[in-house]
Parts: sequence; structure tokens; C-alpha cells
Amino acid sequence: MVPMKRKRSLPPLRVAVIGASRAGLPLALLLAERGHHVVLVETDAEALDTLKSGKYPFLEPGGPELLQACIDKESLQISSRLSVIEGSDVILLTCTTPIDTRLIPDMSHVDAAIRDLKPHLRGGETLVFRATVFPGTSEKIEERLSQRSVGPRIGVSFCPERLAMGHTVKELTEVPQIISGSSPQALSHAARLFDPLSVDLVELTLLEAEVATLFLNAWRYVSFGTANQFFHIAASKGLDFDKIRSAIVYRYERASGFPRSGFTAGPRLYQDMMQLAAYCRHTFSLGHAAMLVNETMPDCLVEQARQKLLEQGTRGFKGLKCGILGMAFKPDSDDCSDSLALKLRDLLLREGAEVRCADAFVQEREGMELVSQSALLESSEAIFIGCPHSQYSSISFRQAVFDCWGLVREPDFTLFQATSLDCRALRVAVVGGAGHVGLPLSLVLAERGHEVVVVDEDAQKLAEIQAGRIPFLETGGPELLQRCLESKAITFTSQVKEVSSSDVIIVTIGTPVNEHLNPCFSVVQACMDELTPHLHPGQTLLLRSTLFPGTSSRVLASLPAGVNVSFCPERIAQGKALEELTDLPQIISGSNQQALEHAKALFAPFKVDLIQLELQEAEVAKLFLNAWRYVAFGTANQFYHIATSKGLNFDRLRAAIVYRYPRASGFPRSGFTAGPCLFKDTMQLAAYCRHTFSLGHAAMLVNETMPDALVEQAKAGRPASGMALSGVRCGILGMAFKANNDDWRESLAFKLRRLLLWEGAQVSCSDVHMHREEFIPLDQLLASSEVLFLGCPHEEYREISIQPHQRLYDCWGFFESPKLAIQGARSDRSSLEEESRRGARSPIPSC
Ligand SMILES: NC(=O)c1ccc[n+]([C@@H]2O[C@H](COP(=O)([O-])OP(=O)(O)OC[C@H]3O[C@@H](n4cnc5c(N)ncnc54)[C@H](O)[C@@H]3O)[C@@H](O)[C@H]2O)c1
Ligand SMILES: O=c1ccn([C@@H]2O[C@H](COP(=O)(O)OP(=O)(O)O[C@H]3O[C@H](CO)[C@@H](O)[C@H](O)[C@H]3O)[C@@H](O)[C@H]2O)c(=O)[nH]1
Repeated sequence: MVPMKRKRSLPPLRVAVIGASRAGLPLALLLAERGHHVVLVETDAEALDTLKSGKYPFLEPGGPELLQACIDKESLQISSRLSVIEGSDVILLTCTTPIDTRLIPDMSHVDAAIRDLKPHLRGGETLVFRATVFPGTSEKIEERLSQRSVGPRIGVSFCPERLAMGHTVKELTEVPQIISGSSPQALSHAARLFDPLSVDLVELTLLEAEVATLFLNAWRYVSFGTANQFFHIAASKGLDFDKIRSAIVYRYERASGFPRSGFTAGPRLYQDMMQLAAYCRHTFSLGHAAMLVNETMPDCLVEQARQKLLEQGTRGFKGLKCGILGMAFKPDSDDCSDSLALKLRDLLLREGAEVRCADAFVQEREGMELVSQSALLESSEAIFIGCPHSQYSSISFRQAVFDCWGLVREPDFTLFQATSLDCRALRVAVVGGAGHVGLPLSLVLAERGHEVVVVDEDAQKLAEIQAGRIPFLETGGPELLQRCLESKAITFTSQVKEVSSSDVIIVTIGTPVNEHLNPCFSVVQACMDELTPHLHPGQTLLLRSTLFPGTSSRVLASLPAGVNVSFCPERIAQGKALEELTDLPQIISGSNQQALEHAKALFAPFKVDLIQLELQEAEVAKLFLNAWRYVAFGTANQFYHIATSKGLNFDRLRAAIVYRYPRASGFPRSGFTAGPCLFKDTMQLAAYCRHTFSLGHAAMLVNETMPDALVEQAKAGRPASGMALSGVRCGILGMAFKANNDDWRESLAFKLRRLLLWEGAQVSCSDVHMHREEFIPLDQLLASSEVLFLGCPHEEYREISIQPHQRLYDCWGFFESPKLAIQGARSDRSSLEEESRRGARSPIPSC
């Protein structure tokens, strides 16, 4: 990132804001308050009168005070005549390009606005678009306006609004502003426009700014869709999604953006996702899959209700008095545009129910008759939560409630705080203890006072470990192993019978899916068959491998009476076990009290909080967590495809989106999404819901075909068509499944190698952490390859230099510096420069 020197105290501009919209009004007021000469044009007479009387027309904290201040100081001119814009430097428009019913972007709003403005444009001014538009719109408008024969050129700028309604006034002075412009003057107008807000300005091109905004909203839409699909899955299995979600996110940073379920609606997300879909000619499969989930949430609630009514033997919907509580599209808002509560109402009416709606925030209007909350609660036989305004959380309902938001909560999980747990030493056997999960766990258990025996069928690996070598990269692992070996706190065996003297037997064996993407229960069964003869009552079998839901109960049923079962999923990131095991809260579950007591005693010395769930809830929680990450990475990968196909650099857009914007802090990078967990766990979840997990499947097709996309890019970059890579010397840099790791399992770099070989290329591979006979050293690979592919972005590759005749294909955005221009507004300029340096990457040209 390149920080640009920021001029301060720029002279005020003459600004015209068209329309007192939710986005336009607060900005107009704030800019007027802070020194620009602002005129607000509102052609609707009623809206104009409301404003002039000092009434802020929306529910927006801080809005009314701001309006009053502008009226008192006469700092804002309000008019119904468009002619007042004449002579403005900047004209701000908040009209959008919605999607019509055939999924085609509807330009009529923008066209009409330009038509109305045109007679009043003098030349030299800049039109600033603030609401999302179909990519290319800004450029089109500029072209159209430049056809004028007289006067200086009119500039166009796109500066997207990224504020959360209900926080707009506050966020206007906090959230960095993305700016763009059709000319240096348009860009300078945009920068001057936002100058009084004292926020950092991130500069993109017009098209980049348009696409980045769609990426941001489409990513949120897919993420919410994933939570909604989990809600469906949980509900169909009689589980409480909200409870499972709160267990997942409790003090677990990797899941900090894991969303709630609910009605995903409103004027922005659906429209923006569809604009992006239309932009890439409807190849945005994850967006479409999310749409089908999000838009059918009301159907899901109605079906739930129907089921319940059937179970209760009641008469069904006909004549049933149904109440919808909350009609806004999001909590504590008065906006019900595109709210799914309206769709819910229509569905219930169609079923023959008598429907009443209540929402104290929303204004009654034609087609939206409202009753009071108390009348609704009194008269309804069934309540549907249309929007969970916070004031509803204290209501105790006397009738059946249907709620997909988690407003009506079941009792939460039980939490055992680290400080409340008593430590007592246990005898512990870890089956699969030489593996990636088993070994670090065994070492930490031993170091923290338990008596540990590592049981593993791989005698060679055991010998290696006993000789003081960890068979894989694990930060801090070799040192800890040495300490454990020296203190004799741990023993090793390949004899399963050794488990018989343990209090707790932990199972950490691999649990793969087969070639039909179904879980192989036989692997677990085989292990149980081996263990069973050596188990006795009072012992707890603690399952730690990721399991197909229901496996723990199935195992319990197959064990001798008196043996307990516990399931405590492992949630570490590979390679970071030692740091994370004593940092992350543990999810625990047990078939009875003794199993739970064993789990508590086992983890007590780790000094972390314990979250108690039921067996199946814990199994599902682990799958939800990994599947959500898998879909999120798939979304970034699909954006990478879209950006690349349009000649845009995804990583640059991503950098602009996440720059000091907390709502996008979890926005992932693109890359090869692989490894032994994410793909497999997503497929286990899909199998669990009989392959109705459409978002998981869509993500799988995107993630698994990243190597294909790279090969196609490389072929397109060659002169010949057909077997364009035949005989070409290709080198793959990095073969592990993730950076700074030596694990090759399910790595997509190997798939890339196969594809290149199929194309007839001569393929060499290299990896700084993985040593295999067929791999060649890095310098040899760099010297001999005509075409290079980044298979895995190990840190060591930062410094390498690529020759001008070599082509490099990098879908991780590792080698490309985002080269963003940021105009800092903060006083802490040095920290901005430091941030920019950290963001910068070695300037190696890539394709
Ligand atoms: N790798 C991770 O970071 C990670 C993180 C969380 C969860 N998980 C889950 O943990 C489980 C284990 O994954 P892993 O990466 O440690 O696998 P792994 O292959 O590294 O380890 C499994 C170990 O079990 C041993 N083993 C297999 N069957 C056995 C048997 N019947 N008796 C004795 N030993 C046996 C193997 O020899 C191997 O050493 C999987 O379910 C995985 O999804 C893995
Ligand atoms: O923005 C990103 C970050 C990562 N990846 C890729 O995604 C894969 C998985 O990465 P990550 O989740 O960081 O590593 P894992 O060690 O596989 O950990 C996952 O799988 C473990 C095993 O179940 C869980 O315990 C962890 O919570 C879960 O993050 C790797 O190929 C990464 O290169 C991306 O594509 N985009």
C-alpha cells in the first residue's frame, strides 16, 4: 500500500445531494455541519415538509440532532427544485441499479436521474454515485455525459456507502471511504467531498470500486446463507442451531464472524449479490445457492409450523390466528423494504391463516396494516418472529412460537470456567497418538500432569518419536517432546491392549470420506472392534476425531455396558496445536455424568473454559465450523475467478475492502483450499443432511477446481491452442496444503501436478518443508522452469526472484503487492505507514 500525502483543510465545496434517502440524508447533514455548502433536493412534497419541520424521517441514532443543528445554524439548504444544483462542484446521487424479475440489471433509475439532471449541468462538476451500481455503470454515464458538445467535461465518481443502518451517523466519521473517479478532477472532488469526515480514503478505479462493493455484500449474503442452511439442517434433526452457534463462537477467534440465522433481506444484500451474478453471466453459483436458502427461510418456518400443528393434532392453518412480530428487515430498524416478514405474511395468508402483524418501529401504510404488540400477543394462537427487535427478548409467550433468529432461546450451553475446575491426574491412553492431533495432545496432557500412553499402529512413527523426532512440523513440538521424553512423562506402544489400565482412552484416528463423498464408518468400527476386548466399566472412551453425527451414540451402543463415551472435538489449526490447546475453549460432551467428569478432569490442567453440549450437538458443531470456513474460502475463490475473468486483481480489491473495516475482517483470501479437514468435514455434513447442503457442494466445486482454473490461465497465456502446455517446463512452488506446513494430505498442489502432466507438460515440484525423492531444490526449480505455479505460499518464497522470461501463476495473491493508494486522515501517520509496509509484498510480476 502506498500512503499518499494528505492535504488538510481543503476549501469547502458546493455540494448537491439528490434525495433525502437513508444514505443521502445523514451524509448531507454531516457535510453541511462540517463546512461544505450543501443543498439537499427532495422532490416529494410531503418528505420535504417533514424535513423542514425538523422531523428526521427514519430511525437513525444521531440523525434528529444533526438535522436540528443544521436547521438551527441554517447550514443546509433544502429545496424541491432541481435547478438549485446549478453551479455545484459535486452532485451526490443515491440511486441504484436494481435487478428486475428476469435477473437483468434495471438501469431505469439511473437513466431517469441523469435525464432529469442533464439540463442543469454546466460542465466541470462531478456526479458522485453512492449506492451500488451494476459494474460499468459509472463509466457508461461518463461516456454519455461526455457526448455534450459544450462546456468542460463532467466527471463521474463512485464512492460506495458501506455503513450499517442504525449506526450511519457514527460510522460516517469512522469507516474509511473508498473513492474513485473518471478523471483526476473527479477523484480530487471525491477526496475533497469526504475531507471533513476525517476518515482514510482508499482509492480504486471506477470499475474496481463498483465490483469491490458487490464482493463485500455478496460475501456477507453467502455467509448468512450458510448460517441459514445450518439452521435448516439443525432444525431437521431436532437440534437448536442458536445454541450450537453460541458454543462455536464462544472465545474462538477463527469463528468470530460466524453469523446468526434469520431473515437475510433488506434493500442491499440480495440486489447486490444478483448484480454480481449478472455481471459474471450467472456463474456465481455460491450466490445463487445462498439466494435459494435465504429467500426460502419463511417457507421453512411455515413448514416447521405445519409439522408442529400436525403433531399437536390441531386443525392446521385454516382460520388459525397467526401473529407476526416484527416486520422490519433487521432488528431495531424501521425499514421494512424487501423484508422477508412480508413474504411470510403472504405465505400464511395463502395457507388460509388469519394473519396480524405488529412492529412499533414501522409506519403503517397501505398494504401493511399493523396492530399493537399487546393485541397481537393476546389474539394469536401461533406467533412467528418476523424481526427480533431487542425489546422482544423479555416477552414470555403463552402460545407456540416459530423463530429462525434465535430470539426465543432454549437454555444455553453449560459453561465451566477454567478457574472453577479441579485438577486431578488421570491415566490416559491416546489411540492414534502418533498423528497430527494425537501427538501434540499427548504431549500437552503429559506436561500438564496426566500419565500418558501413546498407542499407535504405526510402529515406525512411534520409533521416530521415541528417538526425539516429531514426524511433522509442529511449532514448539520438538522442544516439548524432548522435555516429555526426559521426564519420562509419556510412554509409547503399538499394543492396543495397553488401554486397559487407563481411566480415559482418547481416540484420534483419521476419519475419511470415501470416493462417493460418504463417511467411512468402517474405520471407526474397526478401531472399536480392536479396543472393545480391553475396555471395562468405569472407563471413558473420549472421541476426539471429527465424526459423522450420531457416531458417538452408535459407538456407545456397541461398547460393553458401563463404558462411557465422550465426544470432545479438536479445533486447533494444524501446526499450532501447542499454542492453541491451552488457549482455545474446549467443547465437551458425555453419555453420562462420569464421562463428563472425566472430560472435565482431562482438560482442567489446560486452564481453558469448557463448553458442555450434548453428544450430537458437539459432533455437529465441529462440522458447522469447518463447513462455514470452507464455504467462506470458496466464496473468495469464486470472487478470484470473477475478478480474473474481468481483468481485475482480486487481492487488490480484497485489500481495499478489508482496510480498517471491521465488518470485513473475516473476508478470506483466495488460494488452494484443501487439507485433511475442511473438504472432508463439509462432505460429512452434506451426507448427514442427505446431500441437501447445496452451499457446501457449490463451494466444493469451486475450491476443488482452483488448479483447473490455473491450468486454463496458463494455457491461455501460451501462443498455441490445444495442447498448449505440451513439453513446457512447469515448476510448482510449494506442495503442502497450507502455508508454512509440511502436510501434503489432500493438497491441491498435487492435483495441479496431475493436471499439468495430463496436458503434456514436464512438471517439477519443490517444497521448502517437505522432502520427497521426486522433488527438486528450490534454486533448481527456479532455474529450470519456463512457467511457475505457486502451489503453496510458504513465507520462504517471499524473497525469490523470477526471471523476466518466466511466467508466474499465483491464485493466492502472495506475490502481488496490492499497491493501494491510501490517503490517511489519522494523526497517527506513522502507524499507517507501518501498516502499509506490512501489507506490501515483493514486487514480482505475475500473470
Ligand atoms: N490435523 C488436524 O489439524 C486436525 C484438527 C482437528 C481435527 N482433526 C481430526 O482428527 C482426526 C485425526 O486427524 P489427524 O490429522 O491427526 O490424522 P493422522 O493421520 O495424522 O493421525 C491418525 C493416527 O492414527 C493412527 N491410527 C489409525 N488407526 C489406528 C488404530 N486403529 N489404532 C491405532 N492407531 C491408529 C495412525 O497411524 C496415525 O498416526 C481426524 O478425524 C481429523 O479430521 C484433525
Ligand atoms: O483465507 C484463507 C485461509 C486459508 N485457506 C486455505 O484453507 C485450507 C485450510 O486452512 P485452515 O483452516 O487455516 O487450516 P486447518 O489446519 O485445515 O484447520 C481447519 O481444520 C481443522 C481440522 O478440523 C480445524 O480444527 C480448524 O479449526 C480449521 O480451521 C488451507 O488449504 C488454506 O490454504 C484459504 O483458502 N483461504
